[in-house]
Parts: sequence; structure tokens; C-alpha cells
Amino acid sequence: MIRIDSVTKRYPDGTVAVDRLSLEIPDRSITVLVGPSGCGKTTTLRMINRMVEPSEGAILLDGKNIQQQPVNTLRRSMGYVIQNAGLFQHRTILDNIATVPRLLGWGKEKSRARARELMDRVGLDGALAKRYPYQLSGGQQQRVGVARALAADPPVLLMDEPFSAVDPIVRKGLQDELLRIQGELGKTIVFVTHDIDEAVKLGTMVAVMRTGGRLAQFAPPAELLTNPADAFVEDFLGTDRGIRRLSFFPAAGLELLTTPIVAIDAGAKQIAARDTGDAPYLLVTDLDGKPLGWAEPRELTAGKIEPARLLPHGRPFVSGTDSLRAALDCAVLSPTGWAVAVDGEGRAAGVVSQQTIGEAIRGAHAKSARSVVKTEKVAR
Ligand SMILES: Nc1ncnc2c1ncn2[C@@H]1O[C@H](COP(=O)(O)OP(=O)(O)OP(=O)(O)O)[C@@H](O)[C@H]1O
Repeated sequence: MIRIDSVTKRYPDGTVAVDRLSLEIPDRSITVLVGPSGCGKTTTLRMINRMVEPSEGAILLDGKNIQQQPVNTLRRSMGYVIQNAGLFQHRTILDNIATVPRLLGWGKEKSRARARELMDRVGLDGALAKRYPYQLSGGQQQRVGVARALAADPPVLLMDEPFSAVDPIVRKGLQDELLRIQGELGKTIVFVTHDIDEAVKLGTMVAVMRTGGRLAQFAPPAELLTNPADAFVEDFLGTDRGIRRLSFFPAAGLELLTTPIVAIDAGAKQIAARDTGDAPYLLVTDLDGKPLGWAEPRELTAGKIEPARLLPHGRPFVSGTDSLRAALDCAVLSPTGWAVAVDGEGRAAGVVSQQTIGEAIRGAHAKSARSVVKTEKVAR
């Protein structure tokens, strides 16, 4: 665990970048430092690997003051990833990734073998190994940056706005990849961003900092969205925090209606016999059970489903793994107001109305409020 204990950083010109900051950064999870520009995030991160020395206070790694450890040993235990990757332009991708193992005295072949293994781990095609950084896209370069930081298998990764310079789609891919890598490797990651959505998505714990280098709130993302500590945090979280909080409630408990589902080859009798409950539309699937679109039952009195007349079913949600936010989004975007749920293979699992999703949301809120009360009682 990394413990930041009442740390202040005053730069020589008198700027107080960090002011009496205390944080306990848990092992094997992602802790995100987030806040407006200039609030001291980078300074805090750099104090952890001693690129910046604190003016007051101490930082402890596994209970030992990092000030009393040789800088080189400390940095070897911490990978460092920065915006735009900071790659060596005159070295190939493979040699960039192999940099730290080489510094540690590993042989050339062993270092390169390790680098190849890491290219695979971060989702880089091995064919890129011999290229130079300028021959890669921004997103690929960031992956190289992550691979390089992981090369010597350090227990800690420090990441300073690593995905800020890429477009939103590449960024989402990199975030998903980081979560996957973290799930596999269980590193202790300290991640700096100014993007609250990125913080909420990646963080096990999120530290919101305010200008002047002070801590505004330190909490898991769901708690942050539910109970912002003050108006500053509330403002910083933005206007749609209620919707964003739904990402933390699984859609798995939603009651799905299966009776409005019919296969494309259903006959008139089969269609007429359907009890669709209060669903005003039938969901038509192909012969494999995958959704094709919505049909109004009265359109089907002739007993024949015409694919060209189906309404689009919109993007479905995956009932086992998606959140209530995804389910609500599907319902809102659906032309019928009903969301389509699919299983992991994309086959229709059922349909659900906005009203049912709304009830599930109210239930989830009530349950989470009860658990907060319970936690507070235990805490007292
Ligand atoms: N070497 C330095 N000398 C003087 N002041 C500095 C120095 N480095 C940073 N600062 C100041 O310290 C404050 C915190 O800077 P820091 O880079 O840690 O913030 P940040 O939250 O990472 O900002 P950003 O999101 O814009 O990168 C700012 O006011 C900055 O101008």
C-alpha cells in the first residue's frame, strides 16, 4: 500500500502545489487522482516516484518511507506512463519496450522475448515490433508506453493522463484494455486524469482534488456519485451524475418479458396465440434467435412477417453483464420505448419497458440507501 501522509509541496517560487494531502492508496487496485488543471495531480504522482520531493510530510510504500530508499530501487518498482507515451524515437518498438529489462542487465534475447510477450498483452500486433514510434498511431504508441512500463513487472504503475491525447473511441479501447490488464496482473495503479468520466470508469477509489492541492473527497466512484462531499465535487461531477450512477447497478435483475418474441417463420396461428402482456409490439428474431426488429401485432394479422416492414430494434443490452444505465439507454433510444435484452451470443433474451426499468432503478436506489445507512451504523 502507498500511504501519503500529510504531504505538502511548495515550489521554490512559493507556489503551493499540494497542501497537506493524506491518502491511503490500496494495493492491487486503481486509484485515480482527478481535478481541475493545476490542482496538483502531477506533482502528487511525481512525489510517489521521487521525481519531485515533498516539502513536508512523508510517503510510505509498504510502511517504509520512500525518502529513505535509493531512488533507483524505488523507480524500478514503479512503471511510469505519460501522455504521448514519451517513447525513444530512435529505437524500435521492441527495443523501447525492452528498455528497463536491458537497464536491469537482462540479456538482449531475454529482454526482447519479454517485450514480445508484452506487445501481445497490451494488444499490439507483433508485426509492429521493428517499426519506430513515428510509424505508429497515437493509440498504438500509448499501448507501447504501457508495455514499456510493465516490462520489468513492477508492482506499482504511475500513469499521468496517459490517454488524453487520443480520440474518444481509441481512448475507450485503451481504458478497457487497462481494466483487462489490471484484472490479469493486479498492479497497484495510480492514475491521473482531469476527466471525471475516465475517473469513474477506471477508479476503484477516486481522489477529487481542488485548486490549491487540497483533497476534496476520496471515495469509490459509486459513493462519489451518490454523496458528493460538497458543492465543488457536485459541480465537478456534472449534471448527469444520477444517470452515470446507474452504471453501478446491474441489469441482471430486470424482469424480462419473453412472450412478445416471435421467430421470423412464425405462422398466423402462432402469432395470434401470443400473449404479449402489455407489450404493444412483437420482437421478431431470425431463426437463430437474434433480434431483427419490432412488429405491430395488427400488421401481422395476415399471418406473414415482412422483414422490410419491421421497425428497427435499436441497440440491445446484454442482460447478464450490462448495467441499468445501458438498459435505460436502449429503452430511451428504441422506437417502441422498449429495450431488447440479449444473451452473450446476441440472441434475444427478452424485452423490457421503460416503466419496468424505472421501477428497478427506484428499487436499486432504495437498496443502496439502506446499505449506506448500514455502513454508517457499522462505522459508528
Ligand atoms: N516546477 C514548478 N515550479 C513552480 N510551480 C510549479 C512547478 N510545477 C508545477 N507548478 C505549479 O503547481 C501547481 C500544480 O501543478 P500540477 O502540474 O501538479 O497540476 P495538475 O493538476 O497536474 O495540472 P494539469 O491537469 O494542468 O496537468 C500549478 O499551479 C503549477 O503551475
